[in-house]
Formats: sequence, C-alpha cells, structure tokens
Amino acid sequence: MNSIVQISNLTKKYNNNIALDNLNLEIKNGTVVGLLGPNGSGKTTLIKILSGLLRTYSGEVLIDGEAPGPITKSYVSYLPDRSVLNNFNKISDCVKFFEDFFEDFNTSKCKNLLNTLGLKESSKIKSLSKGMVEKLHLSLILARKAKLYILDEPIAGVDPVARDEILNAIIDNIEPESTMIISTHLVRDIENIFDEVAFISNGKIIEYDIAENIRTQSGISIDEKYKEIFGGVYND
Ligand SMILES: Nc1ncnc2c1ncn2[C@@H]1O[C@H](COP(=O)(O)OP(=O)(O)OP(=O)(O)O)[C@@H](O)[C@H]1O
Repeated sequence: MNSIVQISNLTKKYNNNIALDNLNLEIKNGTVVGLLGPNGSGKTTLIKILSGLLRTYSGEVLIDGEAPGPITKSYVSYLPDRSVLNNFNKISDCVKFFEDFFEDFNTSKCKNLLNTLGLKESSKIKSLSKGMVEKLHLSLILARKAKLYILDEPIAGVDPVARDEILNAIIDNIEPESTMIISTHLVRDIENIFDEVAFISNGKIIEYDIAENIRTQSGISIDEKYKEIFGGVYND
C-alpha cells in the first residue's frame, strides 16, 4: 500500500518558538487517521503545512509525491478558515463557489449532505449557529472527490446531537480509497472512526499506531490512552 503523506524531519519555527520539532510521519492510502494532541501541540501548524498554506519550514513534506502547493491543492480537500464562508450571503452561494472552484466538487453529493444535516440552501450564512457552520463546512469538504481530506477539529464547540450527525456524515461519506486526517482533542466522541492514531506533543509525533493495536495491547480505549499520555491537559 502506498503512502499518501510522507514527512521527514519537519521543523517549523515561529520566530524562536518551535511549533514542529523534527517531526516524522507516514500515512498510508485509504486510512482515517486521528491527529491527537492538546492545545499548542502543533496540530494546526502541521495541517497548515499539509494544506499548502504555510510554505516556510525545514524538512521534507510530500503528499502523493508532491510538496504542498498548487498541485496538491487540487487533491487535498481542506477549508483552512471557516470565516471564509462569511464572505457569502447564502449557503447556495457557497455551493456555487465550490462548484466553480474545484473540478472534483460533486454538487449533488453536497446537496444530499446538506439535506441529511438539516441545512437549507436558501439559509443566510449569518443566521447559522456554530454547529450549522460546522455542518456546512463538512458538506463542502466531503463533496469533493479528493485523495486526502483534512478535518481540523470538526466537532469542536458543537452540541452532542450535532456531533453525532457530523460523525455519521463523515462515516457515511468516507471513500475507501481516500485518506482522511482528523485533528481533535475530543477523542472519546470520535475515536471509533479512526483506523490509525498519531499522538502529537510539543511538535513531535510521540506515538503512531493502528487504533485497534492500541486497544488490544494496552487494554484501554484511545480516549483513555490520550488521558494517560497527556494527563490533565485533556479538555472536553
Ligand atoms: N502565528 C504564530 N506565531 C507564533 N507562534 C505560533 C503561531 N501559531 C502557532 N504558534 C505556536 O506554535 C505552537 C503550536 O501551535 P498550533 O496552533 O499548531 O497547535 P495546536 O495543536 O493546533 O493547538 P490548538 O489545539 O490550541 O489549536 C504553539 O506553541 C503556538 O503558540
């Protein structure tokens, strides 16, 4: 099985602050990977590099053999900043924009997702709650036919019912041949989705394993493992 993501000796500093510290990571095609770590561990920085948003770093990052940039953006589905959605008036305007912008965007899949998640295309973006914005964001991301999907904290700040709806939408729409990276510190609600998990701490991947291996070898859930590793920094 080929690797979609290959990262070697990746270091990213913001002035003197080391956000990623000689990080190594390899992710195989067709896996759903949980990127798990507390606040400030480097998740967003890593995701911004993978998405091509942060271009200055040392080390090597390859996505399907290419350094992050215009080429990889055509097969990596990620919306860096949800506030981008505020530039649009209605949900239908966002859908139209994605349709025009991404060749791999499947409009009917997006409309189905919006429908399943209880969103109306005629709704104004300004009228949406945080959970609804998250659902819109997810519908847009999942409606692309990408090689790599990156979901940054998809369930943060949404209520338990919306969380379940979002998780079900992710499960129902994962393409078997695609890879998905989901960053979160809300491990308990989402851990059943993961094939593999990467624990990130102080800018390094400190453990990477198949989720089931962790459960069988340590006899605890991924959530409990997270708490074991990060102790009191767990926040729900
Ligand atoms: N623009 C920036 N300027 C300076 N330091 C930054 C910047 N962005 C991130 N950092 C620092 O880099 C480190 C990693 O931050 P990052 O946002 O990647 O972590 P995170 O795991 O995504 O955290 P969170 O869960 O809080 O979003 C932190 O020490 C943070 O303070």
